[in-house]
Amino acid sequence: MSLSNFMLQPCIEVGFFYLINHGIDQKLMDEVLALTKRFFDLPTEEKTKLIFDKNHRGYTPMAKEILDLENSTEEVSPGWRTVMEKYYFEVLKLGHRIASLIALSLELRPDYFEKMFTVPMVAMRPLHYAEGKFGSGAHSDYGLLTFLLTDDNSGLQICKEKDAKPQEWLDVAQRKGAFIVNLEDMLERWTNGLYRSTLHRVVTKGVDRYSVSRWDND
Ligand SMILES: O=C(O)CCC(=O)C(=O)O
Ligand SMILES: [Fe+2]
Repeated sequence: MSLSNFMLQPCIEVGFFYLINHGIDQKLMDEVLALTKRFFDLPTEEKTKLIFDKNHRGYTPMAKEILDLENSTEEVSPGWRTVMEKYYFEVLKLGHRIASLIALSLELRPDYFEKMFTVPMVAMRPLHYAEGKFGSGAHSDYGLLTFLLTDDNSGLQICKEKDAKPQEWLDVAQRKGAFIVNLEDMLERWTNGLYRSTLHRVVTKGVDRYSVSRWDND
């Protein structure tokens, strides 16, 4: 079975899949998570120097928006820009490859979605869920694809049938080295609901948890 056929079932049934053998170095993934943790461990006044700007880029104290790759954070977190930018561009490349597999799985040309990427809007979000305090409420993501890198702590849950009563929430186990990829609302619309953008949330489990999500909101 070809890789693109292999993707069909998870895309239709759940909208989430693990991505392994993706070619991104484990060392780089580990560095990204370590820098994320190091950043969030900084005193609040250091992080507040990078408070989010009008484009919602920068540090957000309470679970709102994103950290900025444009504003250098080199002085507060050594190696930040080099590692994060490398990671950003590698995952960007991966995003194009997965988008072309998705096109193939829909029996479209592999470059079918490329014309939609002329003005990409991509957000990379290092996230910190604090012990016993903050999770993320139920939501689906609104763009195209998310690539999620998490530390060893689980917490992500998905709900395959959002209208079911009661809702059933399934834990998504973390797999070392794998990305958790999920399809977003725009892709659900582009496929007339064939592919799923699944409701998900993060529950806190009494430990700090760090993850880095990267959205293609093209
Ligand atoms: O941190 C996670 O496991 C999920 C993050 C997420 O849902 C998001 O960034 O949209
Ligand atoms: Fe999400």
